[in-house]
Amino acid sequence: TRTSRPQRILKAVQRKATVGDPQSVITAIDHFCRHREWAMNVGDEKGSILDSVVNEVSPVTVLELGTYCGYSTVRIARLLPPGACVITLEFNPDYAAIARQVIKWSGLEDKVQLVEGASGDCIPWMKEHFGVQAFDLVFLDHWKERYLPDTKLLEECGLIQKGTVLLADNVICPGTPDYLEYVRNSPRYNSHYYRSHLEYTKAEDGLEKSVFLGY
Ligand SMILES: Cn1ncc2cc([C@H](O)c3cccc(CNC(=O)c4cc(-c5ccc(F)cc5)cc(O)c4O)c3)ccc21
Ligand SMILES: [Mg+2]
Repeated sequence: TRTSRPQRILKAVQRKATVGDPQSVITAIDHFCRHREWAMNVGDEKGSILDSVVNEVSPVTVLELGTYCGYSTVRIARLLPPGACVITLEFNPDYAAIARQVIKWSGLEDKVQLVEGASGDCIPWMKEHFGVQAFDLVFLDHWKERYLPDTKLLEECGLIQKGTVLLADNVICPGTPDYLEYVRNSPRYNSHYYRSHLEYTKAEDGLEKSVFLGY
């Protein structure tokens, strides 16, 4: 097919959503992915759980691993107060290009810093380059085999401090067994599983919320 799936998602946003209205961007993507073409956005059901965790944490600094088309970036950024921001890492330049346009259409570009690069390369530079002390909330939604190594990297870089909340997508489907085992068995995390469904389907999936308890 001539266009990519992310390009078709952007087109659906440009056709159906109102510039500056983040909710209409979210609704347009969910409608397209439910009725036209499935895509790996966190979706509306798990997205509501993401919303509730963002509201509960009231984060000032958020890290998102895996931007894709920017759907969850918009969900998070729309709930942030002035002065708060989400740094989102995307290594795929085509995804990043689409996400920038989706985020711009939603009118939230002032609350988002999209960094083109791989998590393993960018995380060690977070303090120095972005003046980040520690993240209040980390949303993990990139390659599932990177959840655990990147969590350990964030710990080593001092970017996770007492009270930092990790929220991981897809802990059942596709699944992140080594990550789950780590956060559920570590004495330094308090974990809770939010049972839900794989975006736009009836398959089971869920989010794992893990609060860092400090050293
Ligand atoms: C290192 N680094 N640093 C930044 C960074 C960014 C990326 C990309 O954003 C990217 C590209 C491809 C895949 C992903 C992970 N996402 C998934 O694989 C996924 C799958 C499914 C699913 C479920 C059932 C199926 F049948 C098929 C797919 C449902 C979901 O919600 C997903 O998130 C993320 C990658 C590595 C990166
Ligand atoms: Mg996901």
